[in-house]
Amino acid sequence: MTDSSPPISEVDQFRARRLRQVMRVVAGGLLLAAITNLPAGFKTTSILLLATGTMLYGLHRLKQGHIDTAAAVLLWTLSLTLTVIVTLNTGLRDPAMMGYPAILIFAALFSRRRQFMYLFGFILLAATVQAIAHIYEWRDTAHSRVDWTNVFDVLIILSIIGFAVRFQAYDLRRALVRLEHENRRYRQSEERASYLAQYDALTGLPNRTLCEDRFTQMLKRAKRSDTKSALLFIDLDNFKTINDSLGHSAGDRLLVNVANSLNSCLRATDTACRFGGDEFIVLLADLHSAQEAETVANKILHELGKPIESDQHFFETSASIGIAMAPTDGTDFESYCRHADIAMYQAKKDGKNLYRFFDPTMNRLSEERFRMIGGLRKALKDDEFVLYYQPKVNLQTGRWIGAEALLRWQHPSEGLLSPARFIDLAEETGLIVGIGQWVLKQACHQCIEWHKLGYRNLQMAVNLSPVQFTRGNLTAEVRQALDASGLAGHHLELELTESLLLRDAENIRTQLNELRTHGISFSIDDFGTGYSNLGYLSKFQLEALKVDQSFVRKLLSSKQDQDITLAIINIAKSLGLVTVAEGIEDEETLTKLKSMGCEMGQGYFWSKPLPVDEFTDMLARYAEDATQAHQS
Ligand SMILES: Nc1nc2c(ncn2[C@@H]2O[C@H](COP(=O)(O)O[C@H]3[C@@H](O)[C@H](n4cnc5c(=O)[nH]c(N)nc54)O[C@@H]3COP(=O)(O)O)[C@@H](O)[C@H]2O)c(=O)[nH]1
Repeated sequence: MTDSSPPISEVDQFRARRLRQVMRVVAGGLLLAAITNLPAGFKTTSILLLATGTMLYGLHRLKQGHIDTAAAVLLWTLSLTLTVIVTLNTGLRDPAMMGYPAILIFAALFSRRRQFMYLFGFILLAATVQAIAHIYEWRDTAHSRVDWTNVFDVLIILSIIGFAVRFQAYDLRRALVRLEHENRRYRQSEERASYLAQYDALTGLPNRTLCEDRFTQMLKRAKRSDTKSALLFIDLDNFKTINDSLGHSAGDRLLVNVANSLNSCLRATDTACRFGGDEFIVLLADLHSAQEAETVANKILHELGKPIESDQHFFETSASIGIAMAPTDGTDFESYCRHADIAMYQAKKDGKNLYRFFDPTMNRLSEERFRMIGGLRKALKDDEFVLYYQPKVNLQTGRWIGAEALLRWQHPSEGLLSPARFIDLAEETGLIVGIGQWVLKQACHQCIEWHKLGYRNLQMAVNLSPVQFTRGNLTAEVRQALDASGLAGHHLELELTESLLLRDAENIRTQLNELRTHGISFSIDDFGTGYSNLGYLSKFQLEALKVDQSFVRKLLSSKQDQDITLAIINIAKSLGLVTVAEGIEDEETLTKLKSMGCEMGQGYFWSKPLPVDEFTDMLARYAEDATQAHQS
């Protein structure tokens, strides 16, 4: 007999509960039978009392958690008692024989398979022995004749009952096990859901919801104890670059690291929370002065500034922190967060890797941001954007082979704004998708206009933001722009950022391949300024690398920038790509670049970006000059 360890599963708990009820009823029944059998004789009563005692022992074992032992006690006690009573009474014809099917039902419900088979065998054997005792007249059979047909009938009935119940019980048990499994899974997902409702899955830090709750509690405690508290809004300075260039897993590791570093700077009464993305909030309780918050902010900046190792690479990060002090800098969680966020923006503006306390005058900065966002929406609706064009030149022949479309905002009150003033905000808010769509349409349309004027091979280059790949439906938008203007795809070049190709490479590659089927070409803008990863250059089919103007500008004065430029030209050559130098402003730089093997260029040397009419005039003048030069 194998004994189970104390019940664990729900199915076993259910079995134990039912077994206890059955054993109690059986024990009561046996006791009652012992009393009623007293007049019939002492022997039967003693047997029934002994069985009652054994049943109580079984109940005791069950209480200790030994379900299988208790089941065995129940079943064997009943089987043996019944067999003895049947033998003492009239044998096979005794009414007590009816107890065997009941025992088989109990066995099917409460015992394991092997136990059931033993018991079933024992009952068949007991019935057979009783039958033989009748047939061979080992006992007085005057009133009950039995032949082999009766014996087989009894055995068949017992077998049918036994197995039918066993199968039913087996199915029931399986259904219960499945149900229990489902229940467990449901409970686990419920627990996970309630965990995720309060904690961040990646870092394990309290999330925004729990943060708000803790903040509210902290304010109440501070009010009672007349102390100060602080809400620190922390934003990593270069998370996007690390995430884009080293991949999302490195980004995730960085966030976990930040979470650990924050916790290491805090006391038990303080809380570090993840607000979302690379934003964290720290709640400092029981402060006596703003200086204490300053000390913690310094500690955090120091801790986060330590280099982090990932896949045998070290990378460094830093953070900007905005601090809102309670009870002065807000009224509720929302306003404290907003004010700490504004202070954090100020820290970024002042050079990053800094902390700044909220100051009501900073509100103006945030209002300015809101005004800009509203202005950008209106600009798109009211057609306030314009495109300027800058020529792209073949350095060897001097021919103008194309134009780069550069966005400007004709602001109603502030005049012409450069993209540096609004592109970041447009990307942050996703407005760049609509703006980019407008740029594509406009640039394609303008290119075809110039083709119509006779500049048939002119190519148009358009800058794309990574956001257009992730938030918009870029391939459809480009197709629309080409279809609407009638421009052939091979006249369109899309300028991509380095960081784009380091993102979700597969998704980007699919979109680029789709665009390539229309004949569109691609170049990498500002090459050399990001995490220039040569791996992606061969992974994506590209046509050109644009050397960033920061290298070109110092080409003649800095040996290092000259070396970098030469390296980029050589990399491009070895990969079969064209090199375009940006920001050429003088003849010396042009000559140097030509001697280094750079094929194309752009810059003030030829022209600043111009509005469409001026660019068209320039094209005409350039064409005239070119014809005259050809004739002479
Ligand atoms: N997603 C989009 N981004 C765009 C779009 N239009 C522009 N931009 C991005 O803004 C960045 C700044 O553009 P801009 O102020 O127009 O500056 C360009 C040129 O004016 C400037 N340039 C060119 N030659 C010279 C030079 O000789 N000297 C000098 N000091 N500056 C020069 O360089 C910028 C060239 O841009 P790019 O070739 O793209 O690097 C710009 O970098 C774009 O990323 C847009 O429609 N969508």
